[in-house]
Amino acid sequence: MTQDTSGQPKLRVRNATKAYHTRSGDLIAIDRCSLDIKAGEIVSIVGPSGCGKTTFLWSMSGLHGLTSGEVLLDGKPVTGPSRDIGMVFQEANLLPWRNLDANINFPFEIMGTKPDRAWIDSLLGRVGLDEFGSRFPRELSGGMQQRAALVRALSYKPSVLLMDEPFGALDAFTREEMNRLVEEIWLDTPTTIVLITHSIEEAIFLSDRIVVMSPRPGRVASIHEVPFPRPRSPEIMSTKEVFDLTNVIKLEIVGTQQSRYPARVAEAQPEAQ
Ligand SMILES: Nc1ncnc2c1ncn2[C@@H]1O[C@H](COP(=O)(O)OP(=O)(O)OP(=O)(O)O)[C@@H](O)[C@H]1O
Repeated sequence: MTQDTSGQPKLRVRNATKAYHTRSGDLIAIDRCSLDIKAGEIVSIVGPSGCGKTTFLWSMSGLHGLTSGEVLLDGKPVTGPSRDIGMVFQEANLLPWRNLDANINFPFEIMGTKPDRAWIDSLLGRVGLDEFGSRFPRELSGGMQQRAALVRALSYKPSVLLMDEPFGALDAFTREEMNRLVEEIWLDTPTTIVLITHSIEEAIFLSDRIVVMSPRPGRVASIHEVPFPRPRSPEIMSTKEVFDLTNVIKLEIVGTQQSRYPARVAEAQPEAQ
């Protein structure tokens, strides 16, 4: 998790286009999306449902190939899964038959490497799970499972962490607690983070920049700098500046959805008759 001082972007996405082959033809999920992300930056991706956020994020992970375009990590093409990239999903995806410690060890068993126990213990302590290593997923709350997933993703010290709506399934209080935790960990060890969220408030709380995507085929419609100092306190989050930025982004997303509405009505008419 070292800071890059070369000046080149940590992660660079150039003209990423992804078409899925479906029974009714090719579906272009994202179209020529480009984005440079600096080392140690937190960038959120927001946009209307189905606009291609997950496709965009997964492209960065190397977990699925692009139809055209490229993704570079430290200047080198990302062509498959890399230990330099960690992922957290909406579901914690812990293996139910393994306790917490065994779940965290799992990636190391797959990679055939030895975990850095001191680092993992420090992470577990950080997220308040140091006493829970022998517990099974069913014995942990949703928030605890998601904290465990965060520890598992950070356990092998990736320099980039990709998070796909990681706290979307949690209640509002737990979600805020998770946001504070991510910021706290990031302030200590500035990993580069790209995060998908449906919550603009969450995006503002966590990010240096917020990328707004247009409806499918997803494109980068705009990028907003988030200028608020860190750590971001609840007081900052209730200022007029945050309120205004939230509204600008919300209106942008609603605006792009409204521009699609007449087309949807036109499509729906024959069925309604
Ligand atoms: N494996 C796939 N095969 C075919 N189509 C897919 C596949 N994955 C996604 N899509 C389609 O691609 C489009 C973009 O999907 P994606 O999940 O990337 O959007 P999203 O913005 O993350 O959606 P949401 O906000 O609802 O989670 C959608 O129309 C979706 O139905």
